[in-house]
Amino acid sequence: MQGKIRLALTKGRLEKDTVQLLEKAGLNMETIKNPQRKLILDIPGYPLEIILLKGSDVATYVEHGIADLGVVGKDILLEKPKPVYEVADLGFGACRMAVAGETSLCPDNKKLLRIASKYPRIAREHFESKGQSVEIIEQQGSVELAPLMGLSDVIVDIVETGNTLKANGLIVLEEILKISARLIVNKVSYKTRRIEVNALIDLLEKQVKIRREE
Ligand SMILES: Nc1ncnc2c1ncn2[C@@H]1O[C@H](COP(=O)(O)OP(=O)(O)OP(=O)(O)O)[C@@H](O)[C@H]1O
Ligand SMILES: O=P(O)(O)OC[C@H]1O[C@H](OP(=O)(O)OP(=O)(O)O)[C@H](O)[C@@H]1O
Repeated sequence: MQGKIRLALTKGRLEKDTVQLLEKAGLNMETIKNPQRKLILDIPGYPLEIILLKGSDVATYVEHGIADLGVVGKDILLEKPKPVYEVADLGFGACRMAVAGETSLCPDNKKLLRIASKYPRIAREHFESKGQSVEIIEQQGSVELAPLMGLSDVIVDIVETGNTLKANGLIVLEEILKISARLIVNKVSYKTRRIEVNALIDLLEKQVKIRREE
């Protein structure tokens, strides 16, 4: 007898929407609404265990089969690709990956463009696909500061409301891609636990569809 299905959730920005989606799908999410710092949570009445992780760790847990499924931002799947199945676009966590900089900048005139980013792979691939040489300066946060301080010419970062750019006098120069939360599945679980995995995928997909039509 195999145990419960394990679902890895991204803590932080995606958490509230994920919990709401699961709740609408009929799951009792009371334990997760009041986790008291617990990172492993049982869902009463459904053979499911939820673990809470940082986004990039969600993909790692699913890759290694520790979690059967996971909810993670598309940005993370593109920045650190893993051999997992991406089975659904959950719609929430919507934002865009963009090139941003100061209004006065003409990046096209630069031979070597200096880019500050928490997403070095996405940034490099985007510019190299256009034949632009780049120096990537990897950042851990407060990326908007880099062009203001002269560390870089532009940034590649997530833009959601645009408030952070605006507050720091930066503008979107180019949109790279749209981002949203994705449901991912371990490749082995997809085959060996097909019935339970598909049941959960179906539950969530139904709710995503209802949400889209609302
Ligand atoms: N304004 C935003 N900034 C960053 N991520 C956003 C934003 N809006 C939606 N997202 C999505 O939410 C996901 C989770 O972001 P969040 O910042 O909560 O966690 P994280 O990636 O672990 O970052 P951190 O290390 O800053 O805590 C991102 O991977 C992205 O897909
Ligand atoms: O368009 P907005 O709604 O303003 O959101 C975008 C901002 O949010 C994220 O930063 P985060 O809050 O994660 O801070 P950090 O990167 O400095 O850690 C992102 O890196 C942008 O700075």
